[in-house]
Amino acid sequence: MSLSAKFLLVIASLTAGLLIVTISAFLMIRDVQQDTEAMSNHVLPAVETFDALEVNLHKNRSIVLELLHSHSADEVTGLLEEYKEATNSTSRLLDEVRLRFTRTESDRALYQDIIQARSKVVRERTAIIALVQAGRAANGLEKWQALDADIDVVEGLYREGRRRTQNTAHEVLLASRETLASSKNRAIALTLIAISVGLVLAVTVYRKIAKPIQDLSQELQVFQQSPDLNMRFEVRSMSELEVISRSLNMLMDWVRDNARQQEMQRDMISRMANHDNLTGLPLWRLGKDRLLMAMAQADRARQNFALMFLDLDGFKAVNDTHGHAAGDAVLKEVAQRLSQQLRHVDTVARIGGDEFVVILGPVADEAVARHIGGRIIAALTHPIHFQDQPLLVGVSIGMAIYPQHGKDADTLLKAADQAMYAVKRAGKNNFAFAMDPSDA
Ligand SMILES: Nc1nc2c(ncn2[C@@H]2O[C@H](COP(=O)(O)OP(=O)(O)OP(=O)(O)O)[C@@H](O)[C@H]2O)c(=O)[nH]1
Repeated sequence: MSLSAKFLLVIASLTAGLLIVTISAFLMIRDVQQDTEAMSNHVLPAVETFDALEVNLHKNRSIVLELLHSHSADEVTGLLEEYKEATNSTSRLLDEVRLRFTRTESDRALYQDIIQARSKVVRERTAIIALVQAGRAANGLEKWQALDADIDVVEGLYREGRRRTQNTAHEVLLASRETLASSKNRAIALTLIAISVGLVLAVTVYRKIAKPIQDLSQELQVFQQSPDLNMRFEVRSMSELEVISRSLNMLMDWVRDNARQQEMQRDMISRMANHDNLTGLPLWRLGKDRLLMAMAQADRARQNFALMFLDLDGFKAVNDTHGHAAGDAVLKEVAQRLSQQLRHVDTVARIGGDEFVVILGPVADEAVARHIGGRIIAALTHPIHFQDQPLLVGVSIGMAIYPQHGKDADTLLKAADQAMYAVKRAGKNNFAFAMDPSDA
């Protein structure tokens, strides 16, 4: 799975977890809110209604009692006003009770009992008031006992209604408490699930996302500290990191191949600068280095070595008769035959045209030089074939022994060159040693 897809999955899971916890908390709050609303809208007002009914009942009871003992018409009128008000208020309150209270069958039965008992009280009060208004308060007083007892009945019924309402309030409270408790448990369970999912996600994010990035960064740090183009970055199975690691490895390969190519090109340039294009032999620039090295080595080991100066005989005629290409073929073949006659510690260099220099390695005294000179001459006596034409060249060789014939490179080379010219003058295709400096 790709890195971005994993990120997306983690964020989506966290969002979903948060959403679940939020919705659950919201539902819990809504349940409690509904219970609270039911409490404040219905139950508590119903309790107040029963309280108010009881107050009105006692008020009317007092008014009737005062009417029975009233002395003036004004007093009667005032009391009747109050009575009317309280009675109207009671009717309104009973309507409220009908709306709020009559939820169950037994509540409705209680309500009917209240209405009947209250109607009886109203009738009795009305009868007493009529007697008072007729100036027969004494007769009214006789009916007071019965009214008082019926008022007690109504009062009892109001109290029962109030008690039931309070019970309902209690039930609502208990239900709210239960709702809260179960919501709390649900919230705790959801929170625990969310924490567990969060932990699993955190570990997954660390193992699948953070750790591979951290490891790759450590590999890069190691590379920074000791750059090694052969180092490989682990290819991780996560598309983005896989692309990065593969690209880094490709980059390393490319840089390494490029460096190798440059090195090869440098080698080639250096080889071209120090070697002859035609024969592949070292040029005199390199030959002279080898000569200086041979001199230093001979000085250290107190040994001799021999230097030969070679010039082909009859080479110009090959060029003139068979063409330049034939001359080139001869030079190449001569270079090969010379190399074949020498050991790997020896050096043969082309110093120009048909001239070559041979440096024989250590412990090459006159006898060794004589032997190798003879072999070289013999090797060139065989014809060289070019386009089915047998071509013949010879070689004149001047030899100088270090340090006997020269203690520096130029003197030694000059001594060998002069010996070679002596051979040419003497009839060519032979070798000769340089003269000792004392004889020159
Ligand atoms: N084909 C060819 N010829 C070359 C090259 N370099 C020099 N030459 C020719 O080699 C010839 C060398 O001349 P000489 O050394 O006088 O010829 P020679 O016939 O060997 O004469 P002696 O040395 O007196 O024996 C010249 O004709 C040059 O033009 C080369 O790279 N290729």
